[in-house]
Amino acid sequence: MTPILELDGVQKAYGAITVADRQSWSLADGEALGVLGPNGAGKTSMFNLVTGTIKVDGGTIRFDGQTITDWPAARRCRAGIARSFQVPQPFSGMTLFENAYVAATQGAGLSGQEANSVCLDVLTRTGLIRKANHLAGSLTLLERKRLELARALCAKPKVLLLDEIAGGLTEKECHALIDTIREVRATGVSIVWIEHVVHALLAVIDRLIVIDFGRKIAEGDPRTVMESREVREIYLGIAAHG
Ligand SMILES: Nc1ncnc2c1ncn2[C@@H]1O[C@H](COP(=O)(O)OP(=O)(O)OP(=O)(O)O)[C@@H](O)[C@H]1O
Repeated sequence: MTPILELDGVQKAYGAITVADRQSWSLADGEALGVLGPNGAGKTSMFNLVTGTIKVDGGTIRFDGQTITDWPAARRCRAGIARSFQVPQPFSGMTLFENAYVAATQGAGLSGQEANSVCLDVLTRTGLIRKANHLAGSLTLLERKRLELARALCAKPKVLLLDEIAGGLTEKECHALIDTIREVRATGVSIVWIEHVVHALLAVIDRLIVIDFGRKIAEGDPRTVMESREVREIYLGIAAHG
């Protein structure tokens, strides 16, 4: 089956710091892929390369049957790639509905009643509808994370990129968010999820890749990858012998 998203030999460096080192991986349509790696490994940079906010030095990115390597960020978003940010970035002086509306109109290119319906549906699905008319600046951390997810969903993505959306939440909040992400996934949206909260990741993903120094060092079944020597040595910092 043709992947919905594919990176082929993607290269990016900032001076001496390589954030993507001939990175190649793909995401099948409907799949949920997890991404692990130590701080500074290049995970967020990889999302920036996929969404087009930074340009590759080399390699190719394909999405939904087209080569998008040179496409500007707005075109990629309109085509169906949306992301959440590690640090939530809502328009704090606007209501939740207005935040969602900006995403639906600017991200997905919707207007009028269609944009309204998408916003109401997404705010309901993400558990935010009761606060639709509250200012985004008044939200708790969990609600801000939910709004990040809602804004990405209002762009009607085929591929949803989640950047550490579970970080900083209590166990109970984390479980509630996992349920929401599972529901999103069940609607057919393909997901790439960068996360340090491993149990949250393992509750959702089909496959796991591990990145270190911009290089993919492991890939496969999540539990097998977690137990692999490379991951124990490089990600968890546990020396492997023999
Ligand atoms: N615009 C930039 N200019 C120079 N260096 C950068 C730039 N963006 C990122 N870096 C560096 O690239 C490396 C990878 O950063 P990146 O944010 O992609 O890592 P990460 O794996 O997402 O880390 P974390 O888990 O801490 O979020 C870091 O050393 C970072 O300081």
